[in-house]
Amino acid sequence: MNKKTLYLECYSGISGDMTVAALLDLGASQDVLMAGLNSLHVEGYKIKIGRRIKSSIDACDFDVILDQNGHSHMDDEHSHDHNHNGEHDHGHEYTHIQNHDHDHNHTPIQLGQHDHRNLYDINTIIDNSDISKKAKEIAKKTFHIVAVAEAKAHGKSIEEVHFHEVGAIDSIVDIVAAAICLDNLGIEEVIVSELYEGTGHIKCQHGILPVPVPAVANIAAEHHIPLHITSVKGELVTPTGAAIVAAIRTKDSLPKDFRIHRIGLGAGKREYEQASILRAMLIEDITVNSGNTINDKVWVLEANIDDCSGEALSFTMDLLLEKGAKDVYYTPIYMKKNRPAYMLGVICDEEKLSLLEEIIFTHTTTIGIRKHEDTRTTLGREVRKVATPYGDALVKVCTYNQNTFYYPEYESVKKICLEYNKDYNSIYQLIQKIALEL
Ligand SMILES: O=C([S-])c1cc(C(=O)S)c[n+]([C@@H]2O[C@H](COP(=O)(O)O)[C@@H](O)[C@H]2O)c1
Ligand code: NI
Repeated sequence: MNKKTLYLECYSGISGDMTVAALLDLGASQDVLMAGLNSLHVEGYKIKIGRRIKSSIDACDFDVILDQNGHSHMDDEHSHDHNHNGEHDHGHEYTHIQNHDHDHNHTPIQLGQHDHRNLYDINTIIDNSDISKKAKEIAKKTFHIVAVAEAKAHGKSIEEVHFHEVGAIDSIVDIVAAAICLDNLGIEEVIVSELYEGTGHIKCQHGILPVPVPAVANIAAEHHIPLHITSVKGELVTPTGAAIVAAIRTKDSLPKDFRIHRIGLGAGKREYEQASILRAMLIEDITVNSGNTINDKVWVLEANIDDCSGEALSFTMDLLLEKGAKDVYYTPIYMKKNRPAYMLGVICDEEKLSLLEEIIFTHTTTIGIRKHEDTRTTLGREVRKVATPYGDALVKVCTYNQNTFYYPEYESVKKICLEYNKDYNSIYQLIQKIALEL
């Protein structure tokens, strides 16, 4: 597989909670997320993860529910995705409410509407948590982007910016949760579509602001994020959503051809005419380069083995291939202490690594495996079925520059030879000739 690439399709805008929901739906671990959030030692909220139907589409819903003494900045002042006026689907039982269990060595932090914290305070909360180094980096970068945009909007320095709305509990949770999920999914590359934004005005703490709100406009300008203004009345892109995009985006455009490995849908909280959904996809670039080559990555496992029976080595090879290795090979080698031995080589995708390592350790005598990721160039190919006088046969068709090569599949040739008692070469050439004429 190529780099693990996330594509965020923001055709209904983006907010912090939509991002977290989409990443959870994509497979980020709820347990890792909850453990990470608990380690912030911020009190006064519960997390609800469930399903929500948006325009008949089932999506994941991530909600930060503030305790009575907490106060959501969105509850009573203005309307956007945090308003709880969307339709909940009680038909899908996937609701999880977790109370935060605090480690008593830490003093829980209570944040409410009237706490004014600056970037330094927020960074300290993040630094003192147990979330991964990468998640900390992403979360702090996102907050820094929000701070710069707010400072510009209000004519202050970033040290002077005090996070009230943006620093309240749900913003901390949304930003840190998005960072934890991204890291948990092992995302290496992020492509983001243009951000679809609404129009008109919204009411917030500052009064009535134009959409895009100043913080969003500043982030889009500073980070060259393309906006597309729709006729939707309201705010589709929040400062938190725009800041997450600015912090994680690594590429502007989608590859020409890609394969979708997984899809995650994150629900917005408002109802619009179009489905208020953030769609996240794990994709693989399968664009064919000039000359018709494809570049991708594979893992290579190697072990030098000098004390294992040929039977065990053969058994291991069969099992490795059966369990998804792309190729397995033995190379005769001459090892330390004058030992004739074999080097086992395995080529595989990243997701097969642990399974294949387990097979090698279980069925051979090796006590160590070398492994490295390698880049690969392959020719674009397709497998075609051709009709022969002896029945159908499969042929691999590869092209390189202007040349096309036809390679009959071994299993097809073998089948015909055995069934009709023919010699290998003549059947191979016959299938190749028929494919070429087609
Ligand atoms: O709290 C502040 S300073 C604030 C600034 C701005 C500016 O554009 S300046 C906008 N808002 C609005 O508050 C909510 C919360 O957004 P989140 O990103 O925290 O979800 C949203 O409607 C913003 O437009 C607040
Ligand atoms: Ni502001």
